[in-house]
Amino acid sequence: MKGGAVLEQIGKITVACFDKTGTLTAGKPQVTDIIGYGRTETDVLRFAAALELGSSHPLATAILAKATERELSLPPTSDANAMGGVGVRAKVEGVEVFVGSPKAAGERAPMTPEQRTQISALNHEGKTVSIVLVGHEVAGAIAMRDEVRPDARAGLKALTEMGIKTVMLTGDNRRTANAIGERLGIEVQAELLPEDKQRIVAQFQKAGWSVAKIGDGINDAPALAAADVGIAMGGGTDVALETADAAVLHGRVADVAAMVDLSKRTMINIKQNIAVALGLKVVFLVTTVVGLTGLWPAILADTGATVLVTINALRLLAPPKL
Ligand SMILES: Nc1ncnc2c1ncn2[C@@H]1O[C@H](COP(=O)(O)OP(=O)(O)OP(=O)(O)O)[C@@H](O)[C@H]1O
Ligand SMILES: [Zn+2]
Repeated sequence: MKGGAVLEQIGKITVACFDKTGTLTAGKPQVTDIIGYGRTETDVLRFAAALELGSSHPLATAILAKATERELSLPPTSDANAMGGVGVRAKVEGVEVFVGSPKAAGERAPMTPEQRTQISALNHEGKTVSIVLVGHEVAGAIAMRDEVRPDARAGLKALTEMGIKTVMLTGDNRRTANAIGERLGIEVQAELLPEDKQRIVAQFQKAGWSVAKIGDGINDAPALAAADVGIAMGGGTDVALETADAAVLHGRVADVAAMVDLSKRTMINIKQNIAVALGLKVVFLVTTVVGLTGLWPAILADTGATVLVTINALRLLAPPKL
């Protein structure tokens, strides 16, 4: 946590908005299915991997890992262009190629009912699907599975039990997001662009909520910055670590609840300490003035107060009761 103001603010949050990829999930998706539409699987993977070369998106890493595993040689690309929350496009062998969300792909090229059915079946299994377009044709689909973090469900439950609302904000497909949200017991808002995530944070704030945003910064940096408390998590991009007020280092979702708990205990502790220190001062000021105690007992009592408040503060180092 960056400073005392953050420590104080974090205990006051009423809603926690979580990014999905890399935050509630491990952020290490694996390619599970490759489907070619009038093209070979290898071609679909080659084109996708060529586009993803410059991207640090977890889906890009998954696609590149698969291409490396199959020892594919990638065609050169030009005019590569990454579109946050949408996908990547570039020219390959003189043709415009796109890899990205089914929603964005559908806006660029029509998908057949069979293709749609096939994709939604994969989504229902909790898999994320990226579509590959070559020219104006749907060339294929790549499905990826990202495991939820082992402590995600428990970590979210701990927040709920503290009276904090939890919401997943994701750029991923609605069906995939819902499949994962159901498993985790969290409300879901899906198919969001980075600016949508920021807008939702602002809407909560306007409605009087105190908002924490937890994410990796890959597509939620604006929302991290807009929230009352931005928490970087999931390997954390440099952007995220810079913008965020706090960081969760070991990818433990439960650490968010632990931070809230620490903040609350710290604020109670500070109030107790102020009361003890001021109380003792008042007592000895009065008794010294009326001549009941001498100067030395007063000085000793003052030192004693310092010791007391320090001991009280040290209790915060004890592990939280979660
Ligand atoms: N580099 C990329 N390669 C392939 N598909 C991409 C890429 N970037 C975005 N997409 C597509 O756009 C969708 C939304 O992407 P975005 O990065 O916003 O969300 P995400 O990382 O999947 O999830 P979250 O928002 O929870 O982090 C992805 O599910 C994917 O289909
Ligand atoms: Zn993300």
